[in-house]
Amino acid sequence: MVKSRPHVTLSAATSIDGKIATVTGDSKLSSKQDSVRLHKLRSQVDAILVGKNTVLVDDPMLTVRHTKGKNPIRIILDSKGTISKNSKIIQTCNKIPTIVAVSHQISKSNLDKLKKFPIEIIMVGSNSINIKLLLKKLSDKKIKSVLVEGGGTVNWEFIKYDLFDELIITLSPFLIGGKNAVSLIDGNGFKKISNSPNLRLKSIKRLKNHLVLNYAKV
Ligand SMILES: NC(=O)C1=CN([C@@H]2O[C@H](COP(=O)(O)OP(=O)(O)OC[C@H]3O[C@@H](n4cnc5c(N)ncnc54)[C@H](OP(=O)(O)O)[C@@H]3O)[C@@H](O)[C@H]2O)C=CC1
Ligand SMILES: Nc1nc(O)c(N)c(N[C@@H]2O[C@H](COP(=O)(O)O)[C@@H](O)[C@H]2O)n1
Repeated sequence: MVKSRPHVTLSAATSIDGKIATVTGDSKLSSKQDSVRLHKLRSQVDAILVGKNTVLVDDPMLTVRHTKGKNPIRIILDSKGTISKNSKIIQTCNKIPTIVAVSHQISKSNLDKLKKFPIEIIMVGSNSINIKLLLKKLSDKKIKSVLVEGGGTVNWEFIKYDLFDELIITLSPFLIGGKNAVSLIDGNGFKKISNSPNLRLKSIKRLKNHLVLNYAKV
């Protein structure tokens, strides 16, 4: 029987005050050692998923470079299909399998533009992307594990709909502050602590001044 969704791990590096980027979008919080750890983790999953803003601000590669190993499939949540053709993701999509998830609100012209690239387009959801349905479709494609690498808006969606299994956070030795700086979890947030998922601390790894915290959902 095909599982209804892949194993989902949320991953991020935060400052001590829970920010994942400064107000200007500077997000380099991991150390070299932590990046090697992250890339090992990337090499062990079938797919990495990020939101549109992360692509816009970071212009990431989402590949395995700091260790040997296979590149996972890259998945971008981009309801309106606005990803830039100059982004590294699109520039390298002929070499690294890439999925752009869009919703039915995408315009015909944006859809036609996307179709020119060697990417897979998955349309799920009427307004925003229906993550539950997307995960079901990924499962049907034999994608068994997904590493969600942010940002704060996407993290909230996975937590709000209880669509994750694990959380791996690097607590980095920085204080960022700023009401408008992106937090690990943005969106509306829960109203009560009792609404929060219960988490069990599985391990703590110290990498000099960084702490890697691994939680499993109970
Ligand atoms: N330190 C770290 O570990 C990390 C830091 N970052 C930082 O986070 C920041 C970006 O985070 P943030 O601004 O919150 O944006 P996100 O990267 O979370 O992207 C959010 C956007 O994704 C699109 N989207 C489509 N479908 C969904 C859905 N179902 N749920 C949620 N989003 C959806 C939406 O745009 P649309 O409606 O147009 O589709 C939405 O506005 C950057 O500054 C980046 O540097 C990011 C990752 C890790
Ligand atoms: N774990 C972690 N630590 C940080 O310090 C980060 N800034 C991130 N960001 C995530 O990794 C993406 C960059 O990937 P590439 O190096 O370009 O392959 C970035 O877009 C975030 O998703 N993560």
